[in-house]
Amino acid sequence: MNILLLGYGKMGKIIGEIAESRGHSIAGKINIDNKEDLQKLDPKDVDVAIEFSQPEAAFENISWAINHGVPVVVGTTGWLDKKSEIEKMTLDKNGSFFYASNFSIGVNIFFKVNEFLSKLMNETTGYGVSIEEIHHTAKKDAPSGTAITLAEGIIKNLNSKNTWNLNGETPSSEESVEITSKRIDPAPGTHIIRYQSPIDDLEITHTAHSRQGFALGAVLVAEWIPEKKGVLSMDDFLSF
Ligand SMILES: NC(=O)c1ccc[n+]([C@@H]2O[C@H](COP(=O)([O-])OP(=O)(O)OC[C@H]3O[C@@H](n4cnc5c(N)ncnc54)[C@H](O)[C@@H]3O)[C@@H](O)[C@H]2O)c1
Ligand SMILES: O=C(O)C1=N[C@H](C(=O)O)CCC1
Repeated sequence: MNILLLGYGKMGKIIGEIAESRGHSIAGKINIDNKEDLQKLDPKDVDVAIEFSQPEAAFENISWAINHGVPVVVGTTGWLDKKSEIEKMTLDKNGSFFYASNFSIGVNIFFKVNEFLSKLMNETTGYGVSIEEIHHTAKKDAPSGTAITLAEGIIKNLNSKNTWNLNGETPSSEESVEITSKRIDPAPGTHIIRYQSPIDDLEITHTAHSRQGFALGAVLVAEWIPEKKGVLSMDDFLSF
């Protein structure tokens, strides 16, 4: 396949290496300093675009792909206020748009464990729940997209919670899941869910040791997406 890399930073480079090692060609590498090149590209030369750029750039890049009939796999976080607009555009144009806050298979298992655990916690009282995420200091957004997905998983399943808050900011209330974001190098991504009570604590953790798992997941989805249409997610891709 010919894969266009929208964003060629830490993630784009690893994705490019993995894609080439799996026999794919790179149709283009778009970064902040050559972003005009995107308008010169012939979309017919692109089978799929993989978008790992920056929160401010994601909407324009994804729109380009959808408007030119190119399936797009998106890992950029911190732009979700515009996601519903992209979803509408996808449906209007009969396009293919895939977003995941985290492409690692391990994290997607962790998402399911988080949902199961929060369901179980309805059976008892006295526990507070919180999320801690730790990433490298170059990360532009907080909380991480993964922490937001984890909070949404808790809110969906734990009857006592209906919102989340970051680092003690409002809305902080009994109904809110507290998220703490820490920026410490070189952390590629650590997420901890804690249920704490005066009697005992329960804790589950996912620790990424490198960016390899995120990048491989994105390439696997790019190999899968060409046959698919619509607004897609890890629930469509994974069989669990
Ligand atoms: N979903 C996941 O599994 C996952 C995993 C890791 C990182 N991420 C996210 O992916 C994004 C990129 O992460 P990174 O570590 O590679 O960041 P990075 O800062 O290393 O790279 C981002 C790149 O985007 C480029 N860029 C800026 N404006 C652009 C534009 N208009 N068009 C194209 N490229 C542009 C920059 O030049 C830079 O090279 C972040 O939002 C991060 O949170 C997601
Ligand atoms: O390095 C990053 O930035 C990461 N971003 C994603 C997030 O915000 O959850 C996934 C983990 C790494």
